[in-house]
Amino acid sequence: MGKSFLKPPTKLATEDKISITTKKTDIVKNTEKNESQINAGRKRKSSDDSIFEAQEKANKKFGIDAGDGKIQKLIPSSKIASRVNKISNLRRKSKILSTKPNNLSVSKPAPKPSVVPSKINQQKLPIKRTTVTSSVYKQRTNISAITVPVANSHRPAKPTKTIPSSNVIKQEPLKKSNTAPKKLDLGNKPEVNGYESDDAPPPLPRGSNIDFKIRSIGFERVAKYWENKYQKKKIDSSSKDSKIDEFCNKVDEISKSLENSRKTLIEKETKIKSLEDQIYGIGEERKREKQEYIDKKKDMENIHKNELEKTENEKAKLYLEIETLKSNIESIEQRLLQETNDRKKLEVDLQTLKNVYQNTEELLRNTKMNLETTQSLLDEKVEKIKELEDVISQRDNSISELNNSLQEEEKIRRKLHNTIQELKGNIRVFCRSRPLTETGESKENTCLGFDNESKESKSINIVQEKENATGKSKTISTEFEFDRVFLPNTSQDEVYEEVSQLIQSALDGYSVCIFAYGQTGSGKTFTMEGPDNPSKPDMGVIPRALEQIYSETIRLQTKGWNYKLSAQFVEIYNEQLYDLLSDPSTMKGVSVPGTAKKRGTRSAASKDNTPKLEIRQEKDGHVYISGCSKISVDTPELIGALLKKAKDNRRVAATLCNERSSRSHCVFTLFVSGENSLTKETVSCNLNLIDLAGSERLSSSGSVGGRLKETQAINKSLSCLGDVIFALANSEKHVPYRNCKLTHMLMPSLGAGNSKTLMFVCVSPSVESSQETLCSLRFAAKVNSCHIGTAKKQG
Ligand SMILES: Nc1ncnc2c1ncn2[C@@H]1O[C@H](COP(=O)(O)OP(=O)(O)OP(=O)(O)O)[C@@H](O)[C@H]1O
Repeated sequence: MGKSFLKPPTKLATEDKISITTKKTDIVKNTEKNESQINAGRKRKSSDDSIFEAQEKANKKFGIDAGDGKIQKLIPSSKIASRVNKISNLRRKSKILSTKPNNLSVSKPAPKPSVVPSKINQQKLPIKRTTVTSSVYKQRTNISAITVPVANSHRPAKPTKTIPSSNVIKQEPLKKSNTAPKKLDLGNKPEVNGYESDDAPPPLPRGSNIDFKIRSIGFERVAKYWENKYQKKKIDSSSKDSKIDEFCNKVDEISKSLENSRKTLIEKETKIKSLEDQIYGIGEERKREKQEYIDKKKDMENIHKNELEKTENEKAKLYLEIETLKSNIESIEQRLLQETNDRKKLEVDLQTLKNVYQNTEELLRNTKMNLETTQSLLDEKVEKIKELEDVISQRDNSISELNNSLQEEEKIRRKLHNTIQELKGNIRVFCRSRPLTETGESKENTCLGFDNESKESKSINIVQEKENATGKSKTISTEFEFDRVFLPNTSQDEVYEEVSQLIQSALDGYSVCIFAYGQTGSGKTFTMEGPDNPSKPDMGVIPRALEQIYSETIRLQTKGWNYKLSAQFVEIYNEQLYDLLSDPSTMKGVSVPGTAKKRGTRSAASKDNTPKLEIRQEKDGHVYISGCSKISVDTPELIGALLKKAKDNRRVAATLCNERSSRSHCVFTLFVSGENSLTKETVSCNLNLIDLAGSERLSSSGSVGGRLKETQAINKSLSCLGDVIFALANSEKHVPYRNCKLTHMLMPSLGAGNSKTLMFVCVSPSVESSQETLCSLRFAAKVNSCHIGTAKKQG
C-alpha cells in the first residue's frame, strides 16, 4: 500500500475527515487482512511447497516422511521401485540358490566377469536409469513408472547424491576386493588370476596342460567359494528380508502420509485458489476504492483548494482588517495616552480647583457676610438711584427739549446764515493783492493803495502815471470797493475765514461757486490751492474747504445728518474738457470712464486722441460731464491725494508772463448730498472752486501762434463768464451759459437764483502790471455791482 494512498488531504471538513479516516482504516485493515491471508496462504503454500519439495527431495533422496509430524527422509519412488525390483530379484536368486546350492558350487564354474577385476575395484559402477514397473509400488503409491538407477558395467558412473548410510538402504553389490588380485595360490590361499577367494570365485584351471589334480583343487576351491558365498548370501538374504519388510512398512507409511499430504495439498491449493480469488477480488475492490478515493481526494483537493483560496482571501481581508484595527488601536492607544495625561492634568487641576474651591468657599462665606452688609447699603443706594433716575429722566426730557430747540435753532441759524449771506449778496467779490516779489519789485514801484491798513479793508486804489495831451505826466488814482479787500500780507487763514461761511452754505444745501480771476501771476492758484506741497498754513481755499466740509459732515452726524461726498476735477483748455483725476495708476480703485493721459505741451495736447469729455444736460435740467471721474471722498487723506493728482495732470506752459503760468481753467467740483435721519431733511448741492486762466490782454501777454490761440480762448471764456453774470444781474430771459464750456458746465451752480457766487479778483501790486490790474478790477467791480436774486436751498 503506497504512502500517498494513505496520506490524507491537508485540510478537510470534519465529517469528510472522519469518513475518510474510517474508510482508510477499513482499507488498511482489509489490506492487512488480505495481506495476512495472502501471507498465510503463501506460508501454507510455501509450507506445502516445502512439504512437496521435501517429499520430492525425499523421493529423490529416498527419504523423508511427515506422517507423524516429524520430518523423515523419503525414498524416491524410482529408487524404491528399483530396490523392490532388486529385492524381488534377490529373493528369486535366493530361491534359486536355495534350490541349487551344490550345483553351483561344484559343477558350474563361476560366470566370467564382464569386466577386468582390477578395473572394477578402481571405478564405481555407473548407474543407469531404467524404467521398471512394480505392482507393489503401484498399489502403494499409484505411481506407474519409477526411474531407478541401475548399474552400468561399461560406463563410468555419474556423480549422484550420496544418501547417508544410516537412512539409505544400499543396494549391496557383490563384494569386491579392495586389494589387488592375487596370483593363483594352490596352497592355503590359492589365487586365480590374482583374485582372492572371498571376493571373487577363484579361477578355474583351464587348459589341457594343467594337472588334473590341480584342476580338481581349482574346482574344489570354486565350489567352496560358491558355497561360502551362498551361506553368506543366505544370512544376508534373511536380514535383508526383514529389512525390506521394515522398509516396505515404512514405504507404506510414507505413502499414506504422502497421500494425506497430497490431499491436504489439494485442499490447500483449493483454499489458496479461493484465497487468490478473494485477493483478486479484494485487489479489484481496493483498486476501485483507491480510484474512488483518488477521485474523492481530487474533489476534496479541489474543494480544499477553493476553500483554501477563499480562506486565503478571507485571511488577506482579515489581515487588512487586522492592520486597520492595529492602526486604530494605536491611534486609540495614543488618544488613551493623551487622555490619560489629560486626565492626570485634570486631576491635578481638579485638586487645585478643590483647594481653590475650599478657599473660595471661605471667601464666599466672608463675601456673603460682606454681601449682606453691602445689600443693606445697596438697598439704600437703590433708593438713591431711583431718586437719581427720576432726576435723570427729568433731565433727559429737558435734553430732548433742548435738542428740539437746538434743531430749531440750527434751522434758525441756517436761515440767519443764509439771510446774512443774502444780505452780503449772492454774488460777492473779494479782492486780493499778492505781495511784491523779492526780485524786481520794490515798495516804491507799487501801483496799489489801500484806504487804510486795517484788516477789514473793502476799498483799493490803483495809481497810474499818465501823460496828458500836452505831454505832462498826471497821476490818476482809481478807487474800487469790494465786499472785502485782502492786503498783500493777508494770510491764507484770514482769507479762508471769509470763505468758510460760503462753504457752510454748501453744507446747508446751497450751490456755491468760488472763482479766482486775475492776470497771470497775480496769485489765483496760490489763493485757490496754495503753493506746491503746501504746509498747513499755506493751504488754499480748495483743501481747506474739503477739510471743513469733511469735518463738518462728521460733526453733523450727531444731529442726524449723513452726507455723501464725491469730487470731480476738470480742466478746460482751448475750449476742451480734460479729466484731471483720470490716471488709474495713481488713483487706485477709481472708475475712470474717459482716460486723459498726461499731456506734454499744449500743442501736443491738441493732437491727443483721448476721448473728449462732453457736457450733457438731462431733461430735468441736470447738467453733467459724460465720462468724467467722480471720486468718492471717504477719508480726509484722500483730499491731498486728489489735489496732488490734479496738480500733476494740470497743464503748465511757459509764457512770457509767468514761467508757471497756467493757460487753462481748472474747475474743482464737490458734489454734496445729505439726509437727516431725524428730521428727514435732504440736501444736494455742488461746490465749485475754480482757478481761472490768466486774464492778461493779448498785447501784454506777447503770445503768438499757439499761445495766441490759447489767450484768445481764455479771454473768450472769461468774457462769456462776464456775460452770464451780467445777464443774471439784469435778469435777462436768456442767459448765455452755452457760449463757452466754462459757463455751460457751471450752469447748475451759477445763477438761476439757487447759487452763491464768490469771485476773488487777484491783482499784482507791480507798476508794470497796473494796466492789467486796472482791467481786472474793472471787471470785478462790474461783477460786484450785480445782484443775482435770492439763492434757493436745493434739496
Ligand atoms: N498772497 C500771496 N502771498 C505770497 N505769495 C504769493 C501770493 N500770491 C501769489 N504769490 C506768488 O506769486 C507767484 C504767482 O502766483 P500764482 O501762480 O498763484 O499766480 P496765478 O495767477 O495763479 O498765475 P497763472 O495764471 O499763471 O496761474 C507765485 O510764486 C506765488 O507763490
